[in-house]
Amino acid sequence: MSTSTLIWIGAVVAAVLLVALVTGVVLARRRRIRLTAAERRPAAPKGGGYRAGGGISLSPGGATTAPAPPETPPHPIRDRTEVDGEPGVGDDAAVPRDTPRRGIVDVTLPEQTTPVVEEPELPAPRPEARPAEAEAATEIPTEAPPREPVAPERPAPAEPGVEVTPEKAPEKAPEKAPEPEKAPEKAPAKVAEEIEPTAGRLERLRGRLSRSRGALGQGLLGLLGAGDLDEDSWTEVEDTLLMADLGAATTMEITEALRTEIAARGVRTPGQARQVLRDVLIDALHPGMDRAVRALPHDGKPAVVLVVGVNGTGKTTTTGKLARVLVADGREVLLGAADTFRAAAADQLATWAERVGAEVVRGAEGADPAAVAFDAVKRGVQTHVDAVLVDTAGRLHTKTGLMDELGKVKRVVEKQAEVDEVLLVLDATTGQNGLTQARVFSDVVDVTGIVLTKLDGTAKGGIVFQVQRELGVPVKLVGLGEGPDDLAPFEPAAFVDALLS
Ligand SMILES: Nc1nc2c(ncn2[C@@H]2O[C@H](COP(=O)(O)OP(=O)(O)OP(=O)(O)O)[C@@H](O)[C@H]2O)c(=O)[nH]1
Repeated sequence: MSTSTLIWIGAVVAAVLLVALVTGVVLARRRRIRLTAAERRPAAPKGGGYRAGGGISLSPGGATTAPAPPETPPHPIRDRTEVDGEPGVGDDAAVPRDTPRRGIVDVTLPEQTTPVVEEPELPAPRPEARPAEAEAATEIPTEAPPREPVAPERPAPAEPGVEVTPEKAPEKAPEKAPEPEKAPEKAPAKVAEEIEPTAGRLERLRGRLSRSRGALGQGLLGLLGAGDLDEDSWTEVEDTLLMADLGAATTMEITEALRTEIAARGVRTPGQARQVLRDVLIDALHPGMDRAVRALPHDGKPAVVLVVGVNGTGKTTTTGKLARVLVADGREVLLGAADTFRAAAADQLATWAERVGAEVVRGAEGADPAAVAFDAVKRGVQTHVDAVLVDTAGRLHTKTGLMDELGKVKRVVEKQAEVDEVLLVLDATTGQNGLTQARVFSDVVDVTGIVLTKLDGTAKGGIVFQVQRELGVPVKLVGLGEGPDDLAPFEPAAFVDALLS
């Protein structure tokens, strides 16, 4: 064999080896996403934190403006620790979520003069109780129930224990006077202190999400921008989402979406990964949901907002903050202190009312909360206020009697005016327990919006994603501090930007 032949053979072998090597590298790169630092990450906005473009969006109530959440995702079985419908060790004593939804329970109204007494001594539902038993215990009528006494026909003004407290120096409770022929004049609102205008004041709340930002936003950015995304990296992404309280189902969805988008967009740089993360997180928050708070009057009647939730979540504070938002918007507000279990709660609400020059209707300790709520709405209709905000007593979602009573509060109020908004106040720091509460409350009173409070004090901002996914109800407002104006509208894009800034 000649030398030139050998040279040719050598060249061909070298070429084949080169082609094989290149093919191998290309295949390997397809399986692993490698990020380089070629592209500079866009500068984070100064100060970071929550920025919302506008003020809190308000809308009139009524059927035409009912929110239409895009979809209510099915309850994922994988979220549950139990798979057979039986409560498992460590589960909350709650109604299993895949049982048939319990409608509002008709409870016979007590006599006018009988104050409703708190039921703390009621035993908690037996953990082993089956849903069917629970239903039987609350006597859900299957056929037309006997009509309960119709609240408007009650001599509400004469009711003992319920009083209307105008802003200052209440002379005589207006309800105690004979029914006026004409509606009384609106008492002029006397604003006792300066209220920050809602537009633009959210700027002041920047940085309040710092704990969630560190745990969730920076955690994810660190992982996605670090370079190779192998299976271990994706497991860490999942762990980060789970630790931030996104829940198993939402975590799986977001991880899948990230994997798909990163591969489809051919992400190569941390900046590109950041953009994908932003898009996926915003999408998971359902930005199309209607988040306007239905607190504007309609059909010649005030809007009625019920504020519900378990003890200590921030109901009274939220009611007061929302009253400020409305007053700052030039609206006239009446507050109903239907938390008759705790005298201090009514005092607290009266203080909020005084600060914004609003009237408050309250009841004596132990009075029937439904009667107080009824009288508050009645007074609001008479005085032509724009909105009646009713603060209800904190109640444990595991106490069937208290939950039924809440259903009654709503039904009784509806005899005066439509309830436009039922805001469920959830404490973001309670994590999964908040979700359990949300499920039970929404079974009883048709929750129309969530207020997530204390987001300033938790690293688990991911609960926002989960609660919307579970209930199909939008988070409308977020509490970001104890200050009187630390209530912000929830805007998915602004929230995600704050997490990733
Ligand atoms: N950090 C922080 N604290 C809040 C927020 N909202 C409410 N709080 C505080 O939470 C505590 C409880 O608030 P309340 O408004 O009394 O709660 P509640 O649900 O009415 O309580 P009950 O009437 O006992 O059921 C108070 O100390 C509030 O200042 C918030 O967004 N952030």
